[in-house]
This record gives sequence, C-alpha cells and structure tokens, in this order.
Amino acid sequence: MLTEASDYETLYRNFRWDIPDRFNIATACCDRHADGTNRLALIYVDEDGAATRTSFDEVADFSRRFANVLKQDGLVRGDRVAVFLSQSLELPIVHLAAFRAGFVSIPLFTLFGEDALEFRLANSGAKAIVTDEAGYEKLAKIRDRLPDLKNIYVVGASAPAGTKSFWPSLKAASPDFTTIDTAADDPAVIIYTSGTTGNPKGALHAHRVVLGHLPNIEMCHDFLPKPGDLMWTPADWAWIGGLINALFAAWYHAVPIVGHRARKFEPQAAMQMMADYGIHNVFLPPTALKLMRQAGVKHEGVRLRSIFTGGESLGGELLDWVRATFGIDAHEVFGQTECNLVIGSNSKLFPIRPGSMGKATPGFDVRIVNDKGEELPRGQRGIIGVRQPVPCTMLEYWRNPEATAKKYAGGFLLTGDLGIQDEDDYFWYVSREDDVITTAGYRVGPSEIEHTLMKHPAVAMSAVVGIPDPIRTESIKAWVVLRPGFAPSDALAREIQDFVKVQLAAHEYPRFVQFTDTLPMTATGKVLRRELRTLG
Ligand SMILES: Nc1ncnc2c1ncn2[C@@H]1O[C@H](COP(=O)(O)OP(=O)(O)OP(=O)(O)O)[C@@H](O)[C@H]1O
Repeated sequence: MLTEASDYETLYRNFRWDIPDRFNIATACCDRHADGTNRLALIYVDEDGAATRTSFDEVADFSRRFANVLKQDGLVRGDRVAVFLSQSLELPIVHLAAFRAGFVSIPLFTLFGEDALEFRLANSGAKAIVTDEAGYEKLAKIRDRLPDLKNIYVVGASAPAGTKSFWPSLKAASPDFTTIDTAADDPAVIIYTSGTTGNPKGALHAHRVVLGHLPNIEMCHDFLPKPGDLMWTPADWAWIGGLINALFAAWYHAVPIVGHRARKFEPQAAMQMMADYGIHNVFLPPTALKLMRQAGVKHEGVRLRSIFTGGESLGGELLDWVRATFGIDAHEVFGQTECNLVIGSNSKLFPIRPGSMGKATPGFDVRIVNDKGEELPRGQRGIIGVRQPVPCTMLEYWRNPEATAKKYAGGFLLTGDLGIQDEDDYFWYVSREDDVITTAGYRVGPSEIEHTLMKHPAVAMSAVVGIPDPIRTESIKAWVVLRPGFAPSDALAREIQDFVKVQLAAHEYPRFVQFTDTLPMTATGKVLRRELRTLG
C-alpha cells in the first residue's frame, strides 16, 4: 500500500511488497467491509436510469449463497466458472462466489459472438456459466459442442430448458459458507488476451493479482481513498482494466462503484451520470475521452477527484483537454493483462510530461530490452520489459506452456510493446512490435478475425491489419480475396462485416473491407501484414 509521499524517488526506493501467504479476494474485497453496517458497495443504474443500491453485507450474503449453489451442483476446487454478463450486481456475486470456494472465474465480454465464446469455454473447460437472456441466445447455439459445461444459470424472468434461474437458485441456498483459506498464489481468474498468431491465450492470475495492482491504482487515484469517493468506468468488467483495476481495487479500499449497462458509450450521458451520482474517481480510456472531446460535452456538476486512463496512448492534446474540462490531470497508465499496470503517473510525485506514460510504478523494475531480455541504453527504442518476479504477473497462460515460455527472456516479461526510456526515467510509447491491433482500447489479434472470415462462403483468403484512426487509435481493416464466383460489392462487404460481428465479436468486426486479387506474401507463404499497413 502506498502512503502519501511528496516525491517519487522516496516512494519508489522505499517500496517493499508485502504479500501475505494466505489471501482470498472475496475476504479482502468484500467480507472485510461487510460489518453489519450496510456500507454501500454498488449503485447499479439500469438502462432506464433507475438506480439500485447494494451494500457489502448483501454482496457477501449473495455470494456465499451462490458459492453453495455451485458446490451443490457438483463443482469442486479448481473448476472454472464463466461469467458472461455486463456491468451488473450479479457479475461480482459470481466472481466472489468462485473466489470463496476456490473455483477459477472467467470473465467473458458480452460483445463476444459464438466463435469467441466457444473457444474460451472449450479451452478453459468451464463447468458452469452465468449469463442473461441475451447471452443465453448465443450460448444456446454452441452448448451442444461444450461437453464440460454442465451448469448454466440465467439471470432473467425465466430459465430456458436445461438451465437454472439465477436468483431463485441463489435465494434457496444457505447463507452459510466458510471461505476457503487460499494461498495468495492459488489460481483465481483466467482473462483471455489476444496475440498475433493463433488463438487467444488465457492469462491465469492468482488471488494476489489484486494486491499487485494496488501500487499503481493508488498512485493514479492520488493515494488512499478520500471521503465521498465513488468509482465508475465505462469499460466492461470483463477485462482486467474494468474487473480488477476498477471494481475489485475500489472494493479492496471499500470505495463503492457505480455499475451501468449502456448499449453504447454516449459522451453526454456519461457526463450526466458523473454529475448525477457525484462520481469522484474514473477510469476513462483515451477513446472515451476523445469521443467526449469530439462531442463537445458540457461538464456542469461534474466533480472528479481522480482520472486514470490507459490501454492506448493518451497524448498531449487530450491531456490538455482533460485539464481544461475537469480541472485535474489525467493519470496515464501502461500495462497489459499478463503483468498489468507497470508504468503510471501522478502529478504530485513528478511533473507530467505530455505524451509520456510516466515512470515505473513503485514495486516494478521496468526496462527497455531486446528480445533476449538484455537491457538497452537510455533513449534507445526497444521492448518494454518487466523484471520478474512481481506479484501481479500471471501464473501462466492456461494450458499453454509454449506461449508462457515465449513471454519471458533474460528474467524479464516481454510486453510486446516498443518504447523508449529517457534520461529522467520517463517512458514513451512507440508501438506494438507485433501485429496486434489496439482499437478503442481493446487488444485484438488479427488471426482470430482471419479465422472467422475464412468461414464466410465468399472468402478465399484474408489478412487483417490495424490502420490509424484519430479516435480509436487503430481501426480494423480486412483485405479479402474472394472465391471464384463471387464479385466485390458494397453489399458483400457489409455482409462480411455483419458475419464477423455476430460470429466472433461486435468490437472485432472490420470497419473497412478491401477486396483484392492477391495478398503480399513472403517466400514461405506468410502474409506480409506490415506491407498492407503501409497501404492504409
Ligand atoms: N498507456 C498506453 N499507451 C499505449 N498503449 C497501451 C497503454 N496501455 C496499454 N496499452 C496497450 O494495451 C496492451 C494491453 O492490452 P490488454 O487488453 O492486455 O490489457 P489492458 O489494456 O491493460 O487492460 P484492459 O483490456 O482491461 O483495458 C498493451 O500491450 C499495449 O499494447
């Protein structure tokens, strides 16, 4: 835990990790605050704007009951429980139930389509899933192909055949459940990430992942909580940024959070919500900030105390806009699912240099290295590496020892991002060293999209790249070679886009489809994505 300090050097040099041997996220982020006084944990605002308040006592009770449901239905320690829900009360209940019982939870983004869902559920061997009626519609099409998936709980008015109704099951269960005394190193959650080649990989994190995030979160939210703090993020609670950095890091400190299920990010509605609920602390990715700036949002009544941002580059201009609009600095962070939040900033510790991501988070030794993990001189461009071990690094990629081994070299975790460190310790982001696309803060692997495109009857071959986009950092573009008998047309392009939206994920569809007769290839037949990128 960080304490208020006036300078970064002292904080950085004096920092010592203090990770206990035994640690369970449910105890630390919920039960400690469930003291019978009904402390506020969550304000859930539904699509019509109606708000429901839930206390830590209630969340503790609900999650104990649901842990009993899962145990009664046959799950044993180590089993995987998928959570296919958007921001909601049910989402943390399921994660906490899993943590209590020693199960491993798997957050799944609600925009996932059938392919994305099927791969993750099959790869993790999930035994149970909690979803809502919209999620079940997608699941229904693939459940026959998932032999491990025995228990499906649906949040909603009715439970389709072969599923159980979430709330009635929970309410019928006993409220008594003794949380398992887990080691801090015991597996807790698998979060899937995308790479350049092959399928997504499940980053398996231990219970200590929450503790590992605290130094950066505390640095970016201006140290420890202050009276009136209330957290909100439009980022889905399916990614590490929403689930761990926003939801569970806030709850670790007993800071309540606002949850809201919005169909789409609406800049002015977001401002209104911040004003109406008196939100103090936000995680707003740069794309959300850009959309707000573009919409010329009005900010009367918004009183933010801390803004943290990341997942893509913030840049100097946007920082100026944040200062002018909210009267405070945006604290940028850099991290990734596997190691998270290793660089950050706080203007009380050191002046923010516009365009820089900040300095290494206390507790982390971040260096610019080559692909062997050898350090490069200051000012030289190289891979952003994180010296190991550190408490918030993943345990491994789930059942993927080759990918796990490739992630490390010379004692460093290699992020796959290129950067520069200057003489004053500031880090500057350059780009990805691979073909991974950063779009609206999402990390998207081109190969998963190419695999889905290949399933479309008109597609013979395809190559997917990111092209520069002023709002989203990058847009997804698919170069498509058609099969004989198919002719390029706008209608076919739209059909292909819709196909990816439904089949794979709504946030992974190519905004641009370009038909071509050939793709540039290496002598060994590998598509030269780099060349396609230069064509825009
Ligand atoms: N400040 C930043 N500037 C530029 N790129 C960033 C920054 N922070 C993260 N990224 C990009 O995002 C990648 C990590 O994406 P990933 O989805 O694993 O996690 P995340 O962005 O930390 O979390 P989340 O997906 O929950 O927002 C990094 O490898 C990098 O390419």
